[in-house]
Amino acid sequence: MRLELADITKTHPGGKRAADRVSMEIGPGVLGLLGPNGAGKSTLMRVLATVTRPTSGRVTWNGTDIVARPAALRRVLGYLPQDFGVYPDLSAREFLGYLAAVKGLTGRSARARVEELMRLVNLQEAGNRPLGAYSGGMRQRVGIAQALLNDPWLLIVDEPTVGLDPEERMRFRNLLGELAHDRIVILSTHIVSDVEAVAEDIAVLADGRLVRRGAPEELLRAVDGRVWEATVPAHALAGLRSRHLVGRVARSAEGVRARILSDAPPAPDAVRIRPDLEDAYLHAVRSAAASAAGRDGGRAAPAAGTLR
Ligand SMILES: Nc1ncnc2c1ncn2[C@@H]1O[C@H](COP(=O)(O)OP(=O)(O)OP(=O)(O)O)[C@@H](O)[C@H]1O
Repeated sequence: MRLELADITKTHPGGKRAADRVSMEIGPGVLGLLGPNGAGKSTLMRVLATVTRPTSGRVTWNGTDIVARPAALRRVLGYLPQDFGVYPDLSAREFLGYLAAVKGLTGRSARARVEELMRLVNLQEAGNRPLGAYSGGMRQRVGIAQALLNDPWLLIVDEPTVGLDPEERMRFRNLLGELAHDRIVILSTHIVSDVEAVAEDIAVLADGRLVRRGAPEELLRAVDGRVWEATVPAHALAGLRSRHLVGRVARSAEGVRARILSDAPPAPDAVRIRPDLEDAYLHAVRSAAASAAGRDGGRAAPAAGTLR
């Protein structure tokens, strides 16, 4: 199982280059595709799901060019798009039965597969209720079930945890982790904790470009020794942000405790701390923006930061 992207560029009508020469090789397991809103995640997912064609570049599935021959991938593909919609009056069983028929599964084997998936996503009990009455998390589970109807080798899920409560989110991530044992799962999100829990492989996209790729430990290494913590009075936070790249902040009785990315101590009482993946992600995105601004002659000025 191997999915390869070579120099994928997608320019939307109107000129927006949402994917900019993206190249990567993807094997079994969970690939977490992380990027801020508008980074081009959905565009890239749609190219991989053969919903849209790249402007240039090649995508191959086990050596077959899927831009020229999309059917080779579609047979083994499961896709949960970001804007997944359901028919509110159908029950989950009816809806999945209908989609099974669309995918060519009928009769007893279709019914058996639908029941198997209802069990997998834990919807057996609610399966006869209309989808319009489902919570966001339940609807996403139906979305995953429909993506698994054909037992795909490649499962693509685009921002699946948006709108889920913390418990639903955790359950959903665990399910994706289990599914990745013997297939490729590509999970796109802008929420670091979504990928932290399940992805052994992370790709960071920013402004259409692949700016980092590697195991979580590799991403963490890039910020090793460069993350600090300091507590400042609440009114000093804006000043700190103007001088440094500030990550997560937390209120405390003494003021605001802030994580700061900087090569040198950002404040006299700052303490060096162990980086986490959110620090590494912030660093990847901001340093990409800074070098893009450099290429741009400073026109697209980056947010403040002391990192190069
Ligand atoms: N069909 C389209 N026509 C024109 N521009 C588009 C189209 N689809 C996406 N874009 C633009 O391409 C860029 C990347 O969008 P995309 O949806 O791929 O990003 P994303 O990382 O998935 O972000 P989000 O999480 O907000 O969906 C954005 O600037 C977006 O406005």
